[in-house]
Amino acid sequence: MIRLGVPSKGRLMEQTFDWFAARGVRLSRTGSDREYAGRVEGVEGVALVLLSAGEIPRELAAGRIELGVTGTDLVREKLAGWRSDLIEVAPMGFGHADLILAVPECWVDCVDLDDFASIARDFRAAHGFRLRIATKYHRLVRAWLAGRELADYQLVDSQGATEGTVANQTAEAIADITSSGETLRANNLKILAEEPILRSEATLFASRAGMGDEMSRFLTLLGVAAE
Ligand SMILES: Nc1ncnc2c1ncn2[C@@H]1O[C@H](COP(=O)(O)OP(=O)(O)OP(=O)(O)O)[C@@H](O)[C@H]1O
Ligand SMILES: O=P(O)(O)OC[C@H]1O[C@H](OP(=O)(O)OP(=O)(O)O)[C@H](O)[C@@H]1O
Repeated sequence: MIRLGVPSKGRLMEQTFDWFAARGVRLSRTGSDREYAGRVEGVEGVALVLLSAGEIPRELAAGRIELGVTGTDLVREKLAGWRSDLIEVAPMGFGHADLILAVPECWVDCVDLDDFASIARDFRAAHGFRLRIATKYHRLVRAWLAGRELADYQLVDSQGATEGTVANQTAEAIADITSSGETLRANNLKILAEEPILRSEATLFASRAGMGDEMSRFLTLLGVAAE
């Protein structure tokens, strides 16, 4: 049996269902709106497991599901050395979002990361503590800033409504996912003029431990190949 983990709600779930339907595999939720049970039609030996997108990386790595759909951002953030446990089977063409660093629009002299670095240095001298960046992407942001030799900052954890932390004065800057940019604009934030920390997209992942003939047949049916 191949257990297929799919986000349990929202656009990510709908678009995942559409992606599989276009390849002859019909996924659906069964029961009431609140019941997380699912059905698979068009192929034998595959079970649908509805999960939070954020939990799918861990479930794949733990071998509790063999296939899973989630954003590349969540896999890279949640699993250090993810390539040893997971195979990136196919980008799915939706769920595009960029992980970016943003600062208040009113910081007129802060355009790029060099400006940000000097503001961070001055901030520490002026306030006696490091400038705060709110994010839930701790691993990715730390690695990106370390690669640019920027150390005068601290991360503060924000698991949601991250763009609001600056107005609430719990952070000076944020690192979060953006797609249309509307949430940033609404909260008077601007993106630093740099390449994104990461470009993310909904992707079909397989656990290495789950690879075998059954998986190969299913991936062939879907028209994708693992490595
Ligand atoms: N505005 C957006 N546009 C496109 N993709 C987005 C957007 N916001 C988030 N995503 C992507 O959707 C995926 C799921 O995001 P999210 O973090 O909200 O899931 P989650 O934490 O599992 O949600 P929940 O805990 O509410 O079930 C991530 O890969 C993320 O990159
Ligand atoms: O650029 P935009 O199109 O405005 O999208 C960006 C927003 O979407 C996500 O939030 P989500 O709605 O998933 O809620 P969250 O705050 O719980 O992460 C993300 O965290 C941003 O806040």
